[in-house]
Amino acid sequence: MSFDLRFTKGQGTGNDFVLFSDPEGDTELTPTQIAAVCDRRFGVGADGIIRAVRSSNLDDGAAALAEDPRATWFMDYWNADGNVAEMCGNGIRVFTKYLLDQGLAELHPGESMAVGTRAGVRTVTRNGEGFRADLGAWRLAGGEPLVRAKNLPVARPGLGIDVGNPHVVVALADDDELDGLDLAYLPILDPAPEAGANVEFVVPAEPLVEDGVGRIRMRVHERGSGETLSCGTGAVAAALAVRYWAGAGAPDDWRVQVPGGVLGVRVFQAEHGEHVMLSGPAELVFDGVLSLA
Ligand SMILES: N[C@@H](CCC[C@H](N)C(=O)O)C(=O)O
Repeated sequence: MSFDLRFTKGQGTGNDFVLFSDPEGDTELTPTQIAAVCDRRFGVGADGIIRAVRSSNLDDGAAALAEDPRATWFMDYWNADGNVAEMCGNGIRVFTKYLLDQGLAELHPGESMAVGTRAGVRTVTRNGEGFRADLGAWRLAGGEPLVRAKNLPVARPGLGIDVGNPHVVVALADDDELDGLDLAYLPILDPAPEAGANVEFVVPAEPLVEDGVGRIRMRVHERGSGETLSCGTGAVAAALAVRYWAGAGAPDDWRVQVPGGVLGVRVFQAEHGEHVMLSGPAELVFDGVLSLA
């Protein structure tokens, strides 16, 4: 039996998503259907799928509501390969824009919106034309695996960082090395984290800090999606790694250039410790209807 799926295509710095609304939580797509929708030749094409579900209608949503009763909507995120992910930094801005566009939520200037995710509740506020999301606390995690990638002459040490989902950040020597990588091939991590990882390759700009803002370039191979034009949580992990390597006196504000645009990262003191904020654009591109088997 087939059914029609009404969707909206959205993107943030070129990280693109298929979004659909399922308030009651009765349209869970199978991994095969997700991979088919995300296929760039046979489907709509996207780096991931985001289902908007009322938190009260999902098990993970109940945890979100317990954490913050304002989190009435849950961002149910799936990678293009049909596997679930805990968090998506570009996705949460596009998700917010989608809820507003569909009339499912309101967000007045100066207010914030709480969104349920598998990594916990995250709050989003308007930021000029785009949005900024408080991605909460971060931590060093996943050790320092050796990373091999196609066209990288020798393995390099990476730094494991968890921002709700897993990342490994690798510093490269210069722009030529970054541009020469072939990220169509999966980078190999040794040891390999059990749950996999998104792998970010970074190069500092010259100078690294300008007007108090740290500046880096980044490319990413996303777990479950391959090379993408941007990864929001990846940009956060990359800025945190370079800030960590730079040591005392490193800035709290970072500008991360990715192939699809520029993202802002800010480390700040929140009520219960250090948090990290991600800012950037969010756009809805088109609506469509897909017949799914
Ligand atoms: N593109 C996202 C991250 C999406 C999930 C990631 N691929 C994972 O598996 O953790 C972002 O903008 O953060």
